Amino acid sequence: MKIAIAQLNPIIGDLLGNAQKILEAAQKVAAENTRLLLTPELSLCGYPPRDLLLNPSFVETMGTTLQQLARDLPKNLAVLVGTVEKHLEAHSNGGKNLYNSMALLENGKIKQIFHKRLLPTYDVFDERRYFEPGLGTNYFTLDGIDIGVTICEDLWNDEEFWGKRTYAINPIADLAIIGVDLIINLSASPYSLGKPQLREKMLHHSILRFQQPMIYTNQVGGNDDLIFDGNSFALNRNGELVCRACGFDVDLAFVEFDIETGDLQPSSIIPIPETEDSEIWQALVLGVRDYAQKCRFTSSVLGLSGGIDSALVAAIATAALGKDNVLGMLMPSPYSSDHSISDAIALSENLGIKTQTIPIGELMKSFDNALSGMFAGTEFGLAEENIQSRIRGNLLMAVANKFGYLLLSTGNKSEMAVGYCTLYGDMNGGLAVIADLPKTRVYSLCNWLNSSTTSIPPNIITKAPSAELKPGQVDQDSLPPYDILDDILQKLIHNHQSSAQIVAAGYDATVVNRVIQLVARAEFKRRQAPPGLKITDRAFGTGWRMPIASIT
Ligand SMILES: Nc1ncnc2c1ncn2[C@@H]1O[C@H](COP(=O)(O)OP(=O)(O)OC[C@H]2O[C@@H]([n+]3cccc(C(=O)O)c3)[C@H](O)[C@@H]2O)[C@@H](O)[C@H]1O
Ligand SMILES: Nc1ncnc2c1ncn2[C@@H]1O[C@H](COP(=O)(O)OP(=O)(O)OP(=O)(O)O)[C@@H](O)[C@H]1O
Ligand SMILES: NC(=O)CC[C@H](N)C(=O)O
Repeated sequence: MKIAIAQLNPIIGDLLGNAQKILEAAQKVAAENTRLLLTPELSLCGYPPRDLLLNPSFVETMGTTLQQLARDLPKNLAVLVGTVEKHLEAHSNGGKNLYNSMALLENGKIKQIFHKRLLPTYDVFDERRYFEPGLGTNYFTLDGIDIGVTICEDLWNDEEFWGKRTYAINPIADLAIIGVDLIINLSASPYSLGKPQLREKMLHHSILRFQQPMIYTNQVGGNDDLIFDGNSFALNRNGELVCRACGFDVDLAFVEFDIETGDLQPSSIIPIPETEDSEIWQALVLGVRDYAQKCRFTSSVLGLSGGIDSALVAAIATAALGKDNVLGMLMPSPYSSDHSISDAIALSENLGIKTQTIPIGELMKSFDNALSGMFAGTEFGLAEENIQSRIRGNLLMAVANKFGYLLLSTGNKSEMAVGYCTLYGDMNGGLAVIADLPKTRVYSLCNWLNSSTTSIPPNIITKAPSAELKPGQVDQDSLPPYDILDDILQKLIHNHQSSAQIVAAGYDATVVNRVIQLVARAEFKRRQAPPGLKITDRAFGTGWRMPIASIT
């Protein structure tokens, strides 16, 4: 039996457009004698639909779109479509009256509906807000083959693999008891570094344990802060990889289930990126491209300081949108170094992007004059420094407004963590491209990029990072060296370690406690920051829910 994986990139809420994508995939695979087509979790509305689900007419329209899709699909092709089904007993549990579902469509009809059983509520997931968990074991029989159906999180409770049990049930174990021939999983699993490899490892373990071949179908594409990497795959009964679709792009892959051997046949395997940096690069390029396209932008603008953060963002934007769709603004102040301009120009030449220069000295004087009465007798300080950043932020937003550009924000995760950024200044923007990259990762990504291209001028990588908001300023005047800062932040943010644990790892207690305090006190800034592309398992985004007013 030929089975196809449609690794689709839906637009959230675009029911007709997404149905069309499913239909086109179905028409293609039907022409190749495919019997079953798999699409990702919630493929009809896109994942995550969030509070669109609270709108009853949205859910109703999804139902009618599904019925129409069933009628439009080619005959003799069974198709699994991710959709939402309304609970028959209305409001049984605090108003969560929906099921996250998979509909089996065949010969013009909705033949069966399966409900997701395990509903994630951690990190960026909030499925109990909308859904009831399904209660039954999900499977269907197609041409005599029993096929178990699992939806994303349903696979993520192998207590032997994780060393702990998150939910009381394990849907794979239930399917193994029934003894199905094949298990399929329809997912919308967001990317974080190393997750493609983790999924394969996890399922390999489950297959060795439960002895069933599996096909894993993932969504692809950027949706706000989340990037879905695709990387759908299939493992045979021995847990061996027999198929892998591509990463970070739409794909249509085929696997053959051999009825004689009861196993999946080897098919094409697309390699995953060789280095962490190349994986992150692909994720960020996709994240920028899809954010822009799905928000109807073709062009972008950003401030080019001659520093490494804006250089990396410019390179990512160029790869995502094309060199003609990236405008770099140079806005030197009297404190700007000569190399800030020459490095920014060299970068723009390497990337082939346009630049515009607006010196900000006169604007700074106007601000100083306007404030001179109120500020008389005070020292030059942060307020004046930040005015430069805010003037630039204002100019960038004016250009974005005038020409319909998306302003890309350039702050990295280390800065966002400790608040080393100016609210309504360099934090301005619609999308924070590298907000989940610690500064040390910014360097490694630039070095990786330069290993195969001429993108970032070497001086941008080797000079000391500086905000250039006052004469001779460098980041390390106010912050610990980035390798130390990033390691402390990793322990604090990702590993949830206490001050005592981080100090025990060999760091100075004063530095550790200062970093902890800076992180807590910068929460108000992060709450007002643009959405940032998530590439780690703990990003300052929808999965980060910290109080602002707290005792630290
Ligand atoms: N809990 C809270 N809730 C709401 N608002 C709160 C607040 N705490 C302070 N505030 C307000 O926020 C203000 C402080 O924030 P803000 O105005 O942003 O300024 P602030 O954090 O004081 O200064 C910005 C820092 O970022 C550095 N910087 C700026 C620009 C670029 C870079 C770089 O290298 O990338 C670095 C700069 O050198 C300085 O150290 C306070 O004056 C107060 O008005
Ligand atoms: N002279 C400038 N011209 C244009 N944009 C600037 C200038 N200075 C700062 N910016 C903008 O403000 C952002 C923050 O810059 P800043 O130099 O203060 O810190 P940074 O974190 O070291 O960033 P970068 O490495 O890009 O310099 C920059 O990434 C850039 O977008
Ligand atoms: N949509 C989901 O259920 C996703 C949850 C799952 N653990 C994942 O990240 O892949």
